Formats: sequence, C-alpha cells, structure tokens
Amino acid sequence: MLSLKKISLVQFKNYSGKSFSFHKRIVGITGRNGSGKTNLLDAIYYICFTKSYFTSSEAQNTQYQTNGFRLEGFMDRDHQEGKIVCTLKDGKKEFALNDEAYERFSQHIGRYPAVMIAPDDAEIILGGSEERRKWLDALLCQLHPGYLDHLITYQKILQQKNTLLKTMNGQGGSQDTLLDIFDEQLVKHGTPVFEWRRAFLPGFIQQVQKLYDYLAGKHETVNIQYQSGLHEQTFTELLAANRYKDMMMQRTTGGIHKDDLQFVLDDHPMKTSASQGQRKSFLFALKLAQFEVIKEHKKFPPLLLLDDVFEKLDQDRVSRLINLVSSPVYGQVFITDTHADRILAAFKENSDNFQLVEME
Ligand SMILES: Nc1ncnc2c1ncn2[C@@H]1O[C@H](COP(=O)(O)OP(=O)(O)OP(=O)(O)O)[C@@H](O)[C@H]1O
Repeated sequence: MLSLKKISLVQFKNYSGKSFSFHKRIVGITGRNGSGKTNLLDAIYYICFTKSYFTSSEAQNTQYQTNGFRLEGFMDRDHQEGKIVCTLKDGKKEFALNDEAYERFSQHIGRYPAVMIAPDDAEIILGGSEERRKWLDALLCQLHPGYLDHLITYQKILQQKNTLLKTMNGQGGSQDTLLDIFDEQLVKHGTPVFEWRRAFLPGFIQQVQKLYDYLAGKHETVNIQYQSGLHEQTFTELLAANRYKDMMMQRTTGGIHKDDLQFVLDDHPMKTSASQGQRKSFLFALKLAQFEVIKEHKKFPPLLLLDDVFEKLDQDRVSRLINLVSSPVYGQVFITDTHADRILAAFKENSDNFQLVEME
C-alpha cells in the first residue's frame, strides 16, 4: 500500500510555510474558496510527478514576490519510507529521494503513482489533440519505465529536425543526409511509443465502459479510437512519404506527435455530441480506469486526488463515486470540498478510515 504521511510546503503558491500530516486512508480537505485546497492536492501531485498538474510554469507555482519554493513529502510504500524533497531556487530545480538527488527527473516517475481528477479535466475531451496526448503519455510513463525517455528524446530530435527544416527555407537536396539521420532517430524513439499506445487502448476501454455504466447508472457504449498515421504504414515509410511536404511546410507533419484519440459515445464523437453530464461521467470513468490500470500494474493502488467532485457531479453520481472510493481496494484518497458537513456526511459510514483537514 502507498500512503503519504506528511507534506510540507514552503513558498508554494499561497503557502508561505505549512505542514500537513495524514494518518487515515481517506483524507477530506475543506475550507472556503481560495483557501488552498487545490494547491495542496497539486503539491501532492508535484512530489509524485516532479511537476504541477495544472501548469508548466514554475513561476506560477512559486509564491508571489519570492524566487523559489520547497516541497517535502514522506511516503510509505509497503512499509518503506521515502523522503522526497523538491527545491526550486532562482529557476534551478532539484529533486531528491532519501537525500539522493536524481540525475534525471524521469527516474522518479512511477515510483509514487497518483491520479488526479480535477475541474480542468474537461479539456481532455474538449481541447486540442495535445491535451489527449498529454493525458495518455502521463499514464503510460507510469506503466513503462522507458516510455518517458523515448518520448523526451523524440521531442528533442523533432525540435532539431524542425529547426533544420526552417533554416533550409524550402530548399531541398543539400541536407538529405542530415534529415535521414534525424528520421532514423525519430523512428527509433517514436515506434516504441506508438506500440505502447496501440497495445494499451483495447483492454483499457473495457475498464472505462464498466466504470461509465456504473457511474452513469445506465449503459451507453463508449469507445476510444486511436488515430495515428502509423496504422497504415511504418514510421520510416511515413517520414519518407512526407519528406517533400515537410520541406515545404518547414516542420515534420507526421509522426507520433500528431496522434490523437477520438472519444466516442454511441458512435458519435463525444466532443460535439455528448451532454455535459455524459462528458463528466466519461471523464470520471476514464480517470478511475486509469487508476485501476496503474493499480494492476504496480500491485498497489496509486494515490487518488479528487478535486471539487461534489460541485461537479450530481447527487447520484457523487454517491456512486463515494461508494466506490470507500471500498478498501482503493488506497489513500484525498478529496476536497468547501463544505465540511457535506464531506463528513458522505463518509459517515467510513468514519474510522476518515480524517478531516480544515484549511484556515
Ligand atoms: N503563486 C502564487 N502565490 C501566491 N498565491 C497564489 C499563487 N497561486 C495561486 N495563489 C492563490 O491561491 C488561492 C487559490 O487556491 P486554491 O485554488 O488551492 O483554492 P481552493 O481552496 O481550491 O478554492 P476553491 O474552493 O475555489 O476551488 C488563490 O487565492 C490564489 O490567489
């Protein structure tokens, strides 16, 4: 079992300096709007993923008028304590486990898995393809240790190749050898990412379907279609076929960086056809299925971070969700709400496993 025992936040968002101790499986976090409930969840996410769930800008994570922050967390994973320290100072970030600094932050990902369900998640359905790739990548890099390294290397090579295509300014010929070398590297690092993405989805969708039916309280067929230029041809063939077009467009127009997922409800794209309620049920099903997959893979449940679910779901769905996460097969769950009474009532049957943290 994985649990967070304690976390300290210094100059992280609205926290000048504060520590929280957790000693129960279900942790309710209450306080008025703007009191820092989401920021606390984000700090927990941060020490698991070496970055914020909400922003890639460290300036936004740093308390206004300061030049850095520090997060310290104590995890217990199968009775082994892990002390995680992250410091950001003058733009330089360091991450250490048990006082040993990581050379690459990617080494930390997956060690303490977590799943966040937050209001902004609707973007996974409504936003551009980048949102969906980001979601899938964050999931798969927790399952396959090599995934993130391949992806990071792929993105670096892609950038270098695109810079070359720009400097060529549409003039073909002279740089073919260099472009061939870049393409070879893109194939080497992109193909395993494609294979992992492709292999993952068929089994995953069955779990999403089961959870969707449970949360929605009825059956509607949901599906996830993996859209990739690599279904019909190999990556080498795709890059060769696009060579001329890429030179004209001055960027790499095909590859795993263009993959997308189409979420489908009863044969219609969810983005344009689903109601708000259906989208919400699907998002929760998606995230809870993510939770289950990580749990199966790791043989212990990840931390579950639920932000503002009482405001987002109707009463029936909230009750089903609470029922689900109250079960001991779920691990440590953090759940925020503005109303202490509501959250206490929701977990009254489980009061022995429940702890309330009240923000000032
Ligand atoms: N970098 C920062 N420095 C200082 N304060 C910040 C920073 N970023 C955000 N805040 C403050 O944090 C507060 C928001 O905190 P948070 O979103 O965690 O609140 P919340 O308790 O989840 O609220 P709600 O119930 O409305 O969801 C705001 O008052 C905001 O001004």
